[in-house]
Amino acid sequence: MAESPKPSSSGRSIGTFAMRWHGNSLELLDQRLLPGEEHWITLEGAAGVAQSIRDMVVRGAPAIGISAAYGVALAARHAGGGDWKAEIKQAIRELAASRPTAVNLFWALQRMEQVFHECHSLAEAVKRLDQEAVAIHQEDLAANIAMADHALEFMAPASPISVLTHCNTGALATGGYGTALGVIRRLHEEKLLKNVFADETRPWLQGSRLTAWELARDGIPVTLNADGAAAAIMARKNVRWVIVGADRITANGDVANKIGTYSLAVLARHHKVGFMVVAPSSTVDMSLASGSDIPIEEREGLEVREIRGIPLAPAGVRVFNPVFDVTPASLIDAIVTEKGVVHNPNITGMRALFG
Ligand SMILES: CSC[C@@H](O)[C@@H](O)C(=O)COP(=O)(O)O
Repeated sequence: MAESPKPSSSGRSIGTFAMRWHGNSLELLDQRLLPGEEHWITLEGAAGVAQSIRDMVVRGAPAIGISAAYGVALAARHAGGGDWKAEIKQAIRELAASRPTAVNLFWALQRMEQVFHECHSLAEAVKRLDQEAVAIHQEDLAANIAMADHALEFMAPASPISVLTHCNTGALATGGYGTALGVIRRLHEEKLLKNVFADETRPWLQGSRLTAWELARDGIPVTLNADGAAAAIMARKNVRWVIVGADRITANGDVANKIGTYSLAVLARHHKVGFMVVAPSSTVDMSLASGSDIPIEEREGLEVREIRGIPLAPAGVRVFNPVFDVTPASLIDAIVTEKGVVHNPNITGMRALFG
């Protein structure tokens, strides 16, 4: 399922599991409809890409960054021919306003903006922004593979182990293969995986709707659990590692990830279970000193009160719906990136790898 990118003869088309780039359009697998329906949405402009990120047609930090890069490329490709520079700048602004927490979005837009500033004509911008977006996509896939290598070397399991994961960090959330789920995929490939416990991940249910689906399709042994079962699983099921992704990692090693990650880290420490964060270096934000500086997205209460129009709570009840939390570095055993592993993360270890 986690296909490799396939550049076309023009070198422009690239297709992975949840994203297909055709040079003048971007197709996204609509993750809101999974697992029930596999429906692709075709986008020809940056506004549509920004809306798709905001509405979570596409989600997951690396996939958000890659889509945004394609959004900028689309803005150039379909620029009206008037003030093309203003149109591209506006597209970048619009994409940057789509979601606040995953730094991969801003990292990708910065890369695209730098290339844009070097372009002297629209024709040059169309070509170079396309190439840059494809490079961002391909580099992410390569980073995922490298992270799986590093993680396995670090964990060095002698026999098959059980792990627990949260949210969705797989081919759907990345340029392909996955971050935390890439490590799990590799454990399975090496016959070192006994079972994955997948938190359902309330309220958006990335775990049940996406992770369980992705793993089951690939024949990877998965057991779905309610988020509240994680402590009991750690107490009774001999889980060796909690393996999660990240949306932003700060200079001291604090990690923002899907809401509920922090509770898992506390539980893991209590049960002496290893806690591993797997993310590409595009998720590292050395400009922020600590996790308290990370903007945490809050989404509408409807996501908690209802599911697909079915009420789960009294209509209008007040809801607090932060969709990410911050796990302090002190609860994390390892941060794995394509550049290597930061063991027991702190500012010194982070600086050694990320400057
Ligand atoms: C490789 S994805 C890493 C994170 O982005 C993931 O764990 C997560 O929190 C996704 O949140 P989402 O709200 O689904 O975009």
